[in-house]
Amino acid sequence: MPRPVTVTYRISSTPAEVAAAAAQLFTTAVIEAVKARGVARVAISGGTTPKAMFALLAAEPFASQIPWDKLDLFWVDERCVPPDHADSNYRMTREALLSKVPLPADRIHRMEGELDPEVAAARYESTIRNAFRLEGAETPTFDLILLGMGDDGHTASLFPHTEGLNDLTHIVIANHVPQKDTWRITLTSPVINQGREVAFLIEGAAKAQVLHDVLLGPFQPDTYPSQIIRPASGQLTLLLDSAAAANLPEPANADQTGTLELR
Ligand SMILES: O=C(O)[C@H](O)[C@@H](O)[C@H](O)[C@H](O)COP(=O)(O)O
Repeated sequence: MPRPVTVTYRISSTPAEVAAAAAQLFTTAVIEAVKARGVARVAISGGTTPKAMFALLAAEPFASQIPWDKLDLFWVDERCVPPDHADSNYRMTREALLSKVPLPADRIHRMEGELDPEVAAARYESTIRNAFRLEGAETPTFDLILLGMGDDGHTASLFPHTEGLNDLTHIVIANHVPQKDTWRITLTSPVINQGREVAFLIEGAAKAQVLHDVLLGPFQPDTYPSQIIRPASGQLTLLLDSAAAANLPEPANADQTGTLELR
């Protein structure tokens, strides 16, 4: 049975407001991690939704608040393409954020999508082990993991009915995605669930039904991989626009924040 989790969902009227809420969540998590442990380790997703958040982080008021020299930035997943390819999550992040902020190059931990997928996954696992100084079968605890969700219910590069969903022993894997006829590099679900703070950014009417099914439908993670995300912290945050939240219970309180207890 899945781990019980309290889902807190915050509904903003527009994608721009979701991006602002996400930028604030990112900034707060980094500042708090650095204050507590002297370093912040964050894993970000790609796709299109995070772009607006990245643009806000590269500008005021966020850019000057973030201790960039104490942030280690990782990716949740990457397409198996070179870093300058149009589909590269790294390229999108470099254009929207990395080229505009003083994040030291040795703190930018890129997944090497240009390599053989298994080689890239093994190298990234080693990168994480070194960065977190892991021993044996330890799982890394990222301070913040930012996720998106596809309209098929996938998250990271954990797609429906793919082998990667069942890998509970590795930190990073190469996952073959037949429905896209491609390979992806991705963190595994145990690593994501170990995150101190885990948040989804989900926008758009195309996600409304699948988000409802993920949260309120029967537990069938092979069909809806986002259901696998049940953080060990017992907390999960969703930052949504009203279009994506259309099929969720209307929050009772004025700040448009609702909670769901998933058992
Ligand atoms: O590599 C990727 O595409 C992402 O990491 C992926 O998991 C993404 O978060 C979802 O597909 C949502 O993508 P959008 O934000 O484009 O809807």
